[in-house]
Amino acid sequence: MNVIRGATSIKFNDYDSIKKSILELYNEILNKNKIEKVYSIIATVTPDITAFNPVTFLRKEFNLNDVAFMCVQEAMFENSPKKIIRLLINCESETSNFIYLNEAKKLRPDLMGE
Ligand SMILES: C=C(O[C@@H]1C=C(C(=O)O)C=C[C@H]1O)C(=O)O
Repeated sequence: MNVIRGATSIKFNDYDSIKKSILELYNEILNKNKIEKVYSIIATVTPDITAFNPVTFLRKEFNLNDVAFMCVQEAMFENSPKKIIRLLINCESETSNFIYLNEAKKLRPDLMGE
């Protein structure tokens, strides 16, 4: 059992932006890891993401019908970045490479070699 984290940002709170960002993030997680089986995925969205549920795209586009999903709202604090989607994936994988894309790169500068 392994756990993989990821996060990305959306440009606009609309269907196309959410779809583009979540699919880009999950594809990159797949590319940078050796996932054999996914058990569950928890997604969080910042409160400004309301146009569409990103886990719906994941379930449909990657045929994840046997995966236990949750999508919850992220707690917000002073200076919390906006328009962020986060993923936490419980899976069988030889690797646990965390993937941060777009504005979400700023969340973990330690992972970006900064
Ligand atoms: C830094 C992040 O954002 C927040 C802080 C986290 C952390 O310090 O590990 C994890 C999730 C978020 O509450 C992140 O998503 O990685």
